[in-house]
Amino acid sequence: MTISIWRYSHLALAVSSFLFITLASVTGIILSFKPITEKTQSYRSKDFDKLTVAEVISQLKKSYIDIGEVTIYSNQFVAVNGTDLHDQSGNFYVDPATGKSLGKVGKENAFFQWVTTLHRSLFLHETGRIFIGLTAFFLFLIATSGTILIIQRQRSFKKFFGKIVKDGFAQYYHVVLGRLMLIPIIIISISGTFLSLQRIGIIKEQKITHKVDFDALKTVPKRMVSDFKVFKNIPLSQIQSIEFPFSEDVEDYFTLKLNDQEITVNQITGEILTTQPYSNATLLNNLSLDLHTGRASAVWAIMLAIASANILFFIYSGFVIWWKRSSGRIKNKYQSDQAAFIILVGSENGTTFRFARAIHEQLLKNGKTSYIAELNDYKIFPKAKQLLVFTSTYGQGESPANAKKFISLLEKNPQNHSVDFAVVAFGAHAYPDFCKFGYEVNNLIAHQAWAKPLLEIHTVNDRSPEDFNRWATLWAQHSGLQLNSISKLLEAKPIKKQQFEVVGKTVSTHIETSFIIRLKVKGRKRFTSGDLLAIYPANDHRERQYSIGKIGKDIQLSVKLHGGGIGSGFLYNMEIGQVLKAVIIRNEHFHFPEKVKTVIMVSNGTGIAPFLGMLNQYGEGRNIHFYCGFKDSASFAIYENALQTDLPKLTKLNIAYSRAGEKQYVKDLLAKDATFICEALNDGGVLMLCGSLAMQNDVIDWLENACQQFSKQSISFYQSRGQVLMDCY
Ligand SMILES: Cc1cc2nc3c(=O)[nH]c(=O)nc-3n(C[C@H](O)[C@H](O)[C@H](O)COP(=O)(O)O)c2cc1C
Repeated sequence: MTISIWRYSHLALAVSSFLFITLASVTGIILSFKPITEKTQSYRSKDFDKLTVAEVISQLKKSYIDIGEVTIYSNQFVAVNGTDLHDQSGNFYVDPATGKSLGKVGKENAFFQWVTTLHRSLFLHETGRIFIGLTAFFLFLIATSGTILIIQRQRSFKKFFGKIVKDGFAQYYHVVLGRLMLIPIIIISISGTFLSLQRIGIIKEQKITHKVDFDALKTVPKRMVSDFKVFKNIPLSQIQSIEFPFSEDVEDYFTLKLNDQEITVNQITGEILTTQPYSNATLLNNLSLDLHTGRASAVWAIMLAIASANILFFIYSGFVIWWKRSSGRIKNKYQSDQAAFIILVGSENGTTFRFARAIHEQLLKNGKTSYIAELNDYKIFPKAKQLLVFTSTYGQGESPANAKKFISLLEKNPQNHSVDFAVVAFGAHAYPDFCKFGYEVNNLIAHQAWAKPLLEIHTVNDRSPEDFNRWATLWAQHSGLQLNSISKLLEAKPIKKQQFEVVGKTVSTHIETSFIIRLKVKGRKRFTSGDLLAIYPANDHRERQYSIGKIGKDIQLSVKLHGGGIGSGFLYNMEIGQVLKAVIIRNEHFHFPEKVKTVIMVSNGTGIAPFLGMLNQYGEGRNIHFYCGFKDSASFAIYENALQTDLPKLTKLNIAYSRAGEKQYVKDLLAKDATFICEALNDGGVLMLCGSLAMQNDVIDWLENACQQFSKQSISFYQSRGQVLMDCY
């Protein structure tokens, strides 16, 4: 089954029941306070667990002249319905150890009573009970489909509780809290469904009747109640109620409702007259009541309140996720058979539509006929001049839901004239199969006889507007179009920035200027090496990200000064003492693997930055091998000084100079240590890559071969186990 069937089921169930679920959750939260408030009253005897029925009855006989029934509530309060020595009749809480009255059993709180009726039947009697029963069952189905979605998202059952890739607040916490609250919610929903089935009468209640053989009743030997063997053997904690004999006649007897059966006891001899075990339905009903109401435990009642509050959060976050997805809905001015520009979008969560729409609107502004649709709507476009495909990748490098049919449609519907095409692949480096579906689509279209490539495939990491703008500018040039406000269209909400003071700067004397800049965080913010610092050099939407090395409490960045580079130029011109505004972005997939024995760090150029920090933070007593590449010793010099103090922490440092000496690249150094690297990976070691994408491609190609030869494994085997971490640019 595909991810989308479960997703649609999850959504359909949630939409059809969210009003009732909201009501049941709100009333559920209120009702969970009932057992909590009861627990705070002092009617429970501290000896409750030690007492037997014989002890309790003999104590009660001292304080009451007539007893009808003794009831033991789930909260372990004991109540007697009878008449005491002062001729006071009624229902009293008693201390079972002394038989003393603790106060009259009051009427149930009217507010809780009202909420209970609303929670159980919406004041609609039988019909309301059916609705509530269905709501509980729907909640169970929503929890089940949600569980399957989490398993699919995590790629296997084993990784159910594994790390979750952050994909927006609502989505992230929908999954995180969904996992945490799964068991309580499933318990609430199953027990709620069961109780409703019983109240509606689908599960029949057990009717217990005791068939006492009155002819066989004995009147000897006469015993004191406190000497009844059966009463001595039953602890109070196993009792729900004790019905006392109506008169002193031998035909009247004690009826004891225990937790698992009902028994009757001769009031003169103390022998057991009849035994009626509870049916499974009765046992399940009692268990469901305990679990659904929290009546037996204040701790569980608190858990129920938390789970109910979480259900409300799931409704909210689910709505946000749905809203984000559906905000990508399509409006078209021109029909598909009129348009010269066809934009097809593959998107699971709707964000790719934002980018596609920006281009669509630009085309319309330029007076072009543009048509935008989902990839699944691919067909013959009679007037198409350009086919632009924007698609994300999901699952394990799979297509998003609205692009599942594209590949078969492409083969079935060849265009009848030549069409230029370009593919923009949206993905995230956090996933091992970066933009895989985009590449697949690009390949397939390229093989069509009618298709003429307009531009190379372009990737957009993590919805980066910069990545996208680069493509848009290039595309506009090739298409002879004017781009005005793409960035405005893509503008995200204002970002909350933090202040950072420049506390150090070291500039390389090499002709290709690189520099190290140190920043002190003003205020409090947690970060670690491998996180990213996003700066906004022109104080507009333009963002530049730098990999952070954490040295002491400071941020250390390594930057290469690019002629005309707005980010590097901005940082280069900062003086010590000046303050800049920036944002720390958590980049969890590139954090140092603290629990791993061997770590192999590979970098070129300024990609050394996070590793300098990692060595400083975690280098002590570990097996760290560092392979770094520079042009020559002069370009390494600036980092050599920075490395000085932490150098002894390294197991081995390997430096490749591409323009001096043997003229080699990091890949060549790795190739020399191929056996060590493959063995380290097989042994659970981690290889971390930071630097240029060209270096990344080189190293990954080499590693693929090396792994195949050495261990007959593809590199994706290690990638999917988090053993090859990359942060290249
Ligand atoms: C569950 C899940 C799986 C993903 N799998 C991949 C993947 O295999 N490769 C990749 O490059 N990106 C992957 N991504 C990242 C998305 O492709 C990326 O966030 C994209 O911008 C989402 O676009 P959309 O909102 O239009 O679907 C995945 C995201 C999620 C939430």
